[in-house]
Amino acid sequence: MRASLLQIAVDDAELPQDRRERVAALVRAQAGADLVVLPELWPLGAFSARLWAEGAEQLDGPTADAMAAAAKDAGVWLHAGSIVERDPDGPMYNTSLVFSPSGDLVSVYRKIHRFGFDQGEAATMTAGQELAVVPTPFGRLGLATCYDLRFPELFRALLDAGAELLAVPAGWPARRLAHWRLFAQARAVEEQCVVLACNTAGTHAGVPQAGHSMVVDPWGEVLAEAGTEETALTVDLDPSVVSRTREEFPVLKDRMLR
Ligand SMILES: O=C(O)CCC(=O)C(=O)O
Repeated sequence: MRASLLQIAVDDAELPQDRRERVAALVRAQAGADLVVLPELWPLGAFSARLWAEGAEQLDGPTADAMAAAAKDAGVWLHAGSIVERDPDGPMYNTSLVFSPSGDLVSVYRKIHRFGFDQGEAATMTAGQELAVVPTPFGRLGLATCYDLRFPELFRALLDAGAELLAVPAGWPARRLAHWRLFAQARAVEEQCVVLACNTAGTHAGVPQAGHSMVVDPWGEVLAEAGTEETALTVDLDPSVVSRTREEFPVLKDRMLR
């Protein structure tokens, strides 16, 4: 399979609607890939909390519409990163959207672990409660978002729900780049999954982003890694590496605690 991680630059100078059009064109340019992945909260910015209430969208809002059309035009599975979702009943969520190549919204994941320690996301958004694992032609894709990476119990639950690949859109700051690289590799090795970790580039709300999107195989080998600039990180991988690794090194069979 060919996976393309679009490490989008989110900078304050660009209006969200302009970024939406730009990103839709970038997704269309990935025709030929099987899966395209975008970062966390790229329309507004993962740290631009002051924009969230006004820019929040519903699941049929402008970002979802634009991404559905782009997925269909490109003929790709699209993990469209996340949006600030405004539920019609009031709460806001950090919500990831996955589209099939026909442009149908096939899965929604509301971020479970909110970042900010009583500020930002933790103060303004509601925590999701449900796991999401999406069946695709190249394997079952488990969904997690950014700060979720720090909570291994979520990834073990995704494994138990059948995940073989893990998509992790993020808005991870440059200051904690070492943690990002470590966790992406750790989650791949401990769950014996392929990790597709798509981070943000640029600087928004005064927070330089780490970039370094990466694809890691179940041995912990980094198959591809971006730098800090906006880029499309494309990798060809054989998804059977997951079943082969689990057979050759069957560590998950030795679990003692459930
Ligand atoms: O855990 C971290 O260091 C970064 C998390 C984060 O920025 C987020 O979840 O938006």
